[in-house]
Amino acid sequence: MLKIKNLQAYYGESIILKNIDLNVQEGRIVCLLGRNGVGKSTFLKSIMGMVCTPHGSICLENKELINEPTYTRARSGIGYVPQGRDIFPQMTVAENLRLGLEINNGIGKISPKIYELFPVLKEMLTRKGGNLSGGQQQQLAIARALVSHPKLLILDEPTEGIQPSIIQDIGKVILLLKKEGYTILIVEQYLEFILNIADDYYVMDKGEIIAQGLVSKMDKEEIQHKIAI
Ligand SMILES: Nc1ncnc2c1ncn2[C@@H]1O[C@H](COP(=O)(O)OP(=O)(O)OP(=O)(O)O)[C@@H](O)[C@H]1O
Repeated sequence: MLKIKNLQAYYGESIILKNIDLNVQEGRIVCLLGRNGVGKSTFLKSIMGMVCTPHGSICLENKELINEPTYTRARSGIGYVPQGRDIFPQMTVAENLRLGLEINNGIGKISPKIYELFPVLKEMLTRKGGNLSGGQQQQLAIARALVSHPKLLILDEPTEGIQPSIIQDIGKVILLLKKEGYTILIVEQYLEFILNIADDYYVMDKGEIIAQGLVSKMDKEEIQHKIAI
């Protein structure tokens, strides 16, 4: 579904990503692992067209997106949940959710399915986004990305700053989404979290992919060593 080839990304003169190749097949959960600062977030921002990418190819269902602006990429079916979640603290949960419809010019309704997946949000529709816990904000950010029915969901460190008990809830939601047939690309540093969730993994170091494979065949100690701080 998503095919990335020879992708380079720059901040000014500094090269951050060097010839990245990465594939996400339909219906699979793919995880990109790596230490702090190796370029994982830059990679997701590159997919969304938020970073300078002079070389490479980003194809979603055989449609080349590399020269397209961010809104075209979102409209092509990529739902992006950034690191830190970007919830609007002064807006209510309902208002934050409706922002997800903006890529359809605000037209449409929030599907009841969203509240089936995230019952906690239904109880909190009138609450300000800033008053939610970290885990609830993460659920809201995922829900907001889902309201426009993306083909591919990309998540940047969904476990960051979240209590261990709530991390399990986020994991359950991701597995439910997988059952629903969603295709998901996750950036993570927390290996244990992705072991029960992801099908395929890639490891990034200094802007390059240094390992990849099936999670079921992963040498956990070796990979943990590669991503340890
Ligand atoms: N806006 C920016 N301008 C210049 N350099 C940046 C910018 N954002 C990130 N960088 C640099 O790019 C490199 C990759 O950062 P990036 O945030 O992609 O890493 P990461 O693997 O996602 O790390 P983390 O887990 O800490 O977010 C780092 O050296 C970082 O300092």
